[in-house]
Amino acid sequence: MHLCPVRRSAERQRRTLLGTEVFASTPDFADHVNNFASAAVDLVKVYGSGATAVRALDGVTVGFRPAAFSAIMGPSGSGKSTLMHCLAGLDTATSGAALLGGKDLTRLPDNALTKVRRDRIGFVFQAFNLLPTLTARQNVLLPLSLSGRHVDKAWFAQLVEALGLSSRLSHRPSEMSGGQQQRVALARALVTRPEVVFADEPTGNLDSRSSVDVLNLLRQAVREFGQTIVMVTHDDRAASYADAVVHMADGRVVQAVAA
Ligand SMILES: Nc1ncnc2c1ncn2[C@@H]1O[C@H](COP(=O)(O)OP(=O)(O)OP(=O)(O)O)[C@@H](O)[C@H]1O
Repeated sequence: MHLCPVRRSAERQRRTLLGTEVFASTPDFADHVNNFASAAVDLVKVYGSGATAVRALDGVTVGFRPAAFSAIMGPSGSGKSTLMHCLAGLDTATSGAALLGGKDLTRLPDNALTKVRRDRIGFVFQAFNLLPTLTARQNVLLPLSLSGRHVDKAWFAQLVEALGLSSRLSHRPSEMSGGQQQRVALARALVTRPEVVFADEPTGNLDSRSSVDVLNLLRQAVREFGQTIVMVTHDDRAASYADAVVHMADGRVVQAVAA
């Protein structure tokens, strides 16, 4: 069946928005990488060597729009975490480019990469990764303390209010529920106003009610603060909160869909 012209043009626009023209031609996409907050160009990651080598990323080219909530989905072992780790400068690629704001992280020396991770990227993990001896306030402010940056008190107050943490700031992680801990982790990720927040299965350890809570807060951060969020998830329901979903299989992007 042929698409009518109107449908076809809408489809083309949707593809352009998502950068899915990348499937047609990597060189074309390379001209547009600066339009994306985070992007991979022909990214390859091979673990090990010889007969036991695993090609975790097999030439991934994809872009994540700024001020949008994107999800990466796919079966276990499809390369979701490897892609995210390379895009976030947590892992090195075998070849290709991992771009943040158009700049290739794969070419940066270690000390510059550490600074990029600290100053330009926010992280949210499945296991929250809060420091148990610090209060919620200290955990949220930790990225600023580590980099010696001053605290924007108005922004901190806005974040705490938006994330419903006002009455929890003096609590330690062991005194908070999983949902509350993940909200502290989200505030910690947002406090530096990073270019991209990478969230790795952020609802994986939460009950369904806390999951909905956290997903709504991620959406709110995109809508109200213009935050760019890239989330890895197994969960269809979590992905349904995203503006765009990238599906992976066997180390490749097999589909990108707008919500
Ligand atoms: N450090 C490593 N050493 C060797 N192989 C690895 C390593 N990390 C990942 N792999 C392999 O790379 C492939 C992709 O793994 P990755 O963790 O990126 O997949 P995933 O889609 O995130 O899976 P899951 O949903 O189970 O977390 C898998 O075959 C995995 O076994």
